[in-house]
Amino acid sequence: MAAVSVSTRFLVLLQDFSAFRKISWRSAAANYHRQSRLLCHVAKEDGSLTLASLELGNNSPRRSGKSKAMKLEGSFVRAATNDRMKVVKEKKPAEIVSPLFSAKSFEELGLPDSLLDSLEREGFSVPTDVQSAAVPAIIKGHDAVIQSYTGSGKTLAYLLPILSEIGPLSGKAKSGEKRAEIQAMIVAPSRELGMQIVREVEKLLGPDHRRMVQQLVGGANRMRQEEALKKNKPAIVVGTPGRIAEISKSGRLHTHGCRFLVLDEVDELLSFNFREDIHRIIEHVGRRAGAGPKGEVDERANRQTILVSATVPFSVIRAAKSWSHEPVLVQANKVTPLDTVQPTAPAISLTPTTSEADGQIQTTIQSLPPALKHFYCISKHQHKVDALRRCVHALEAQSVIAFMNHSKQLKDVVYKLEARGMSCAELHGDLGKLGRSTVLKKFKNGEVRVLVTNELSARGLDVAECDLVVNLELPTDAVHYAHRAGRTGRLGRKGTVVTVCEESQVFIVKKMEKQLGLPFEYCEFVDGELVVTEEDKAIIR
Ligand SMILES: Nc1ncnc2c1ncn2[C@@H]1O[C@H](COP(=O)(O)OP(=O)(O)OP(=O)(O)O)[C@@H](O)[C@H]1O
Repeated sequence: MAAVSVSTRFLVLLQDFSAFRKISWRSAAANYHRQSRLLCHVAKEDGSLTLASLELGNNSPRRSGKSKAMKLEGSFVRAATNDRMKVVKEKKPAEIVSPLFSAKSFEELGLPDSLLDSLEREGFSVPTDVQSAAVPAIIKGHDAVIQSYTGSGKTLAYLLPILSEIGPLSGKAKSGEKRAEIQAMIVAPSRELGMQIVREVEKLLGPDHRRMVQQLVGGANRMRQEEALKKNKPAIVVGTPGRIAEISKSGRLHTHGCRFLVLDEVDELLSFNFREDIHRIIEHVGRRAGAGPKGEVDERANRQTILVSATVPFSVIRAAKSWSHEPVLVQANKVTPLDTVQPTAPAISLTPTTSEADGQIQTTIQSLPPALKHFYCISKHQHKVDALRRCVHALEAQSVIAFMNHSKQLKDVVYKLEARGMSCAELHGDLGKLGRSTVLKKFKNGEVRVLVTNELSARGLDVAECDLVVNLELPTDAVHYAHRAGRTGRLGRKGTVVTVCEESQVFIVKKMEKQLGLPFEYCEFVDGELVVTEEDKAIIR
């Protein structure tokens, strides 16, 4: 009897998942959270049912011995033949398979009532792990480095404590009070990510207070942005480093009184391309010239600095130590003072053991959503687009991001796919702002099935429905692989990553596989299905 009721609950849970796209997916996520707690509770009662037993845990494919059958779990069903495994895909929408929601509620995080109302209105019912760890730490006034895997909700992890301190939802602004200068600045490496963050802030602020946030991204009309700054006096600005630095130099951006500075995708922002602009931002935001007792420049910034990324190399830790005051490291559900992190700490090797690269690789492992499956296949250069097309059909993927390294080749791929009747579009930096946002909109609403793009889309892009990422060309390293891969499997959903490489590149794939500590299954596309074979045989053939 108990078994029947447990499986009935499990079916209800699955039905909720299948209806995921039709109803609000956020309320489904909350439902999932509640029901997974219920299932855990049931498990404790009869001692037999666990999330893992329901295949809701980490579904990473595991490799068995060379001659033995390889086992794939989750949405892939195996059907053995003599020397190869046939993998038949079940038709299901992207499901949440990996629990990443916290045991705490938003109420327990110390957020003001109006912000809680906003969260409820927007359908955010339960915080994710990283949110429940980061929010109280930042509200307490800590500077923070937030590191958690792609799609785990890092944006709200820093937005919620900011909105609980400044602006209309904080409950701290007195009516009729003259609005001060900008109080929070959020910097992101691309226009798309900047705009995405603006939309997240606008959603929480609601229609009456949308003007409290202003975007300062490149590619848009600068004069108009400057006018909006003057007219609306926003409390929060979100922008790209170049445009922020440009307006700051013109004297039209008053950020000396800024209380929060966020660098989202901080490891990218520390790269050579952005160095000068970021330096200016760090030097000006939240620092009042002449604030010292003798009129000298204030030594310590009067702001909270929050650095965020799925990949945190040692250079970020060094930067955090020099820019911040007693910073903490927030990882998933854990908060550690940055200074106390030991070189040999198993969770994250922040202090390089043999080389700085080690520290980077350690964090890369934690940057990947646990529910992702990783495959690779071999193709001659001239047949890669065909491999992509067959891969999309075999997995019946509905929302696909295909990555290449150079924007010039994207058009060619788009032509070839279109010629075969597949709806696709290219997205790269050479397109104008309008062109880029139109393509993204079409991809998000399902008009475009395959988005062919370059590194521009590897970071931050949040399309919940994306169920497949294909590397048509190899990423430069494991960190880039992780960010590309993270465009699928968002917020604990299922996702598949297929890397199409040439035979001479297999050793690079193997190296990334080793660095990431994850199995990449060798696969082929046969009779409209994804087939996993033993790679040694395939390569020798
Ligand atoms: N508590 C929550 N409940 C439901 N949905 C959430 C919650 N928190 C965030 N989300 C949604 O999850 C998605 C992923 O969040 P977000 O983009 O912040 O992830 P991320 O960790 O910053 O990823 P990346 O590293 O790729 O930038 C977004 O669509 C966001 O609105």
